[in-house]
Amino acid sequence: MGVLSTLAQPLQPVLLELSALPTPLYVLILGSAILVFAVVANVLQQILLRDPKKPPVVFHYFPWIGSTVAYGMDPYRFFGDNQKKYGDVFTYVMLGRNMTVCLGPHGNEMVFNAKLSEVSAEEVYTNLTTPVFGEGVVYDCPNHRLMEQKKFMKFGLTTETFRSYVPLIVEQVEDYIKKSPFFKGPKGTASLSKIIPEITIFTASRTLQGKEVRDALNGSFAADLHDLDMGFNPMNFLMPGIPTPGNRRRDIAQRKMARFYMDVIQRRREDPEQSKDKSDMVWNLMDRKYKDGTPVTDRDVAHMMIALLMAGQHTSMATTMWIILHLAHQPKLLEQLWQEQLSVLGNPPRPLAYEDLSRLPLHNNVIKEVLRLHPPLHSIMRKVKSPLVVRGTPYTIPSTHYVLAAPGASARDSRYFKNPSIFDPSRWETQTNGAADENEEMHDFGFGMISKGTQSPYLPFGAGRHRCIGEQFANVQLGTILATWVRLFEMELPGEFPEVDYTSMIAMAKAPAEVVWRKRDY
Ligand code: HEM
Repeated sequence: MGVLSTLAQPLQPVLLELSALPTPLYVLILGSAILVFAVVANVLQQILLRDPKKPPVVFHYFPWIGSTVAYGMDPYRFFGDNQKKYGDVFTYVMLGRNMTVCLGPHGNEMVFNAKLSEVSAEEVYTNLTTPVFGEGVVYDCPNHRLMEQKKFMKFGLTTETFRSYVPLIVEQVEDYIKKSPFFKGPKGTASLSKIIPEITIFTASRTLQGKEVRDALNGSFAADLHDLDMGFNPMNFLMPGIPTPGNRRRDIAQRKMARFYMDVIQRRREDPEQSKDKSDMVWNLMDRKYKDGTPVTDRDVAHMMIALLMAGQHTSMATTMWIILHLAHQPKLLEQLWQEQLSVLGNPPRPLAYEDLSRLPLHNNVIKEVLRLHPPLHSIMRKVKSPLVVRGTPYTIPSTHYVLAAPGASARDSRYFKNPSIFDPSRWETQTNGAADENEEMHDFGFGMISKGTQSPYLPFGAGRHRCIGEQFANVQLGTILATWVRLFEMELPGEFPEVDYTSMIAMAKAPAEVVWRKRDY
């Protein structure tokens, strides 16, 4: 502050002269002068006052804005360009926040496996998630509660439930295609941006959430879900609490959806026979207690159900779209998948069962390869709570910073994957996840034993205490949709392969993401 006022002293006569000008001109000139001054001071600070103990800062002209635009347009290009200049660990400024990117397997390890006392996920995500999920769950409760909630959810996803889910998913997909106006006749063109969100929500709701929720999606529940979904946007992540009409609709929808789930629970409690199929998550979460004896309230269950719906919807939807686009782009691969089904499941193929999914290696490798090139979450962030020493460097990341892991960046790095930009599912016939698979360390953070994912370059489902509990469900959902789609269609792309849309927080295919389809005759 002292330096700034000393620098400003010689400018005082100029400011007096300017104040005599007409107001708009005065404001314009003064504004431009302040901007120039801020830019110059910011540039000088980066050049002259660089602290060698902190990670290098990505060069930027404008304070506060920093590298927001370059990062937002294409995070992977931004990471790659700056990795070349600054190495695996560097800081960029995003809307006034210092974000320290930690790339490579070591960076993944640093962020995902940092101690609770060192980093916090809830401080990054709660502004975005709590108004959508509701209070008391996920990032609106102490971390040990989240671990217990994850345990309840994960332990409800058993082999037995998956066995019952596969025919339900097949039924939802076939029924959708039969009734959809986008699939009239023997061939046509369809926009995946319109179709896949619906198929994903119908299959997830029917399996995880039960028949009542799936049926409600044919009515006003769908509009509420849409309003709630709109609250899940990067604006709320960066500038929480803005009272926009969208956020007001989000809050109303949240209350209505929570009420809906609570009513479902109440009806089931009063008349358990009403819903005999007990494989969904509502049944699994009802009437549970936390370790300390506190009951899991119906409101907690309702909010966890919303969280599950949201966590699974965007990630699975984006992945399904990329799977179908790659098949339309490589009709030969689609034919190989069809042949795999005929050879494993008979000609014509028998109805798909859960056990069949693991007997279709090419199908599984397609999913793995899509998650390598298109992991839905490109940036995983934590707020630093106590200074983090970066092993093997002179750097310490201060507690004013955020850290960011990007496992998708190491998954497209030629040091770990040969010809990384080529979509080649056959690489998984020989390739492991890139880490020393056999020696993976296991740990229980409170939701069952998981691999710590130590230093792997391939972590589409994350690692550590915040690791995904939906991985197995996602594989069942994706595998079943993929196998059903292969049975239904031959495809090709009408034009270029779509670009990635990074404007939402999920790496989506740019709309309309069209494919040309022809119904398979078998
Ligand atoms: C292709 C599908 C999916 C992908 C790629 C994916 C990816 C991820 C990743 C990377 C994380 C870690 C986030 C972090 O560390 O901050 C995560 C966490 C999580 N995911 Fe998934 N997910 C998928 C599907 C699902 C599904 C279907 C569900 C629910 C059934 C789900 C529920 C969760 C939950 C509850 C967490 C824990 C959040 C935490 O502990 O902070 N995910 N997921």
